[in-house]
Amino acid sequence: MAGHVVRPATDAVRLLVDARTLIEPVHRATIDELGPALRRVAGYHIGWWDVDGRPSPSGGKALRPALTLACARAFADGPVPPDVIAAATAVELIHDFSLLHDDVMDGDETRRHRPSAWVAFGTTAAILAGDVLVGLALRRVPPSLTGVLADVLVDLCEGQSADVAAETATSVDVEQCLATAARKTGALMGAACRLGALAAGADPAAADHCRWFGVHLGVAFQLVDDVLGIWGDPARTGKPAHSDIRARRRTLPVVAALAADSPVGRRLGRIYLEDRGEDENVPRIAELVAEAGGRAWAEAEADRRVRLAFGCLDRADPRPDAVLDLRGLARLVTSRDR
Ligand SMILES: CC(C)=CCC/C(C)=C/CC/C(C)=C/COP(=O)(O)OP(=O)(O)O
Repeated sequence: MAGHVVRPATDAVRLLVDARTLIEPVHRATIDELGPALRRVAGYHIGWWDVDGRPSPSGGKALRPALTLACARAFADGPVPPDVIAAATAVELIHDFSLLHDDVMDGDETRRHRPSAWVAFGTTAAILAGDVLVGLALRRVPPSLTGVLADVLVDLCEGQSADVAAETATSVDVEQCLATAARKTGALMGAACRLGALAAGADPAAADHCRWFGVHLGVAFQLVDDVLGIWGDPARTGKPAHSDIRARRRTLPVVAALAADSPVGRRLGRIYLEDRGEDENVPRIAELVAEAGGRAWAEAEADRRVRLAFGCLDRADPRPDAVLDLRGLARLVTSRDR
């Protein structure tokens, strides 16, 4: 992307590792507040142990806590204040909740390279574990910031509800899907950034610019996620190949391809919307989505969203070294393969 200084991705990868290391003691202590049954499910889902409770490290990328920490550094240098670590942990707990419930709703059987929690422990346990993580997040976040979590929970549920409705709608347009992505995925990244800024003492206007940085980044993230869901390597993504197409989900590249007023777009429409569940069509559908321009559009739109995110970040007037970190994290979002 021309005109922006961006640190190499390896620096951003280090930020993710550092974020995970920094929040881990608070994250673990928070999960330890649970009784044995929910603790077992939550720790399995997060990636600390296997179904039998034996240590088995795996887990997520810790992108959202990394955003909280970097946005905090944008306004305060020096040792990381405990409130910032608490906020970053709360954000990850909300993320963990959303994935637990999402897998139940979508019937997705694999998460983070392992059977999803509902497959391993049943739907009741997975739903309860998700619910209790919300409670723990509210318990962990500094009291002055609970309103930010309340707002993001509303957005997540509204976004998820719109996403579910789109699956059976007779027509869905690209703008509608982008708006859904902004709530379903963007809102939590926005909250991660806003919480970091506020916990570090930023004024509300600057924190709001950080929030919009995160929302745009979240939309870019969802676009890339949808691209990886079709063309990604299952060994890297931890999801079965073409699972979104197999389930005929209206992901962003698919919706853009279906909207293409071209013979390929119309042909795709006939197969996608009419031949439901024909597995032998799946690789051909992936090709048609690309031929109709769905992949190229999603990649270009992700880049555009990252540029919008950079504009919001500049308006927040952050400390320069944190800007490099946040730009590096943003770049990682569009260049990632998992
Ligand atoms: C209310 C409700 C159920 C909302 C669902 C919202 C939802 C699941 C949105 C999808 C967001 C997304 C692409 C997450 C993957 O994050 P990631 O790749 O960073 O995950 P990781 O932590 O495994 O790396």
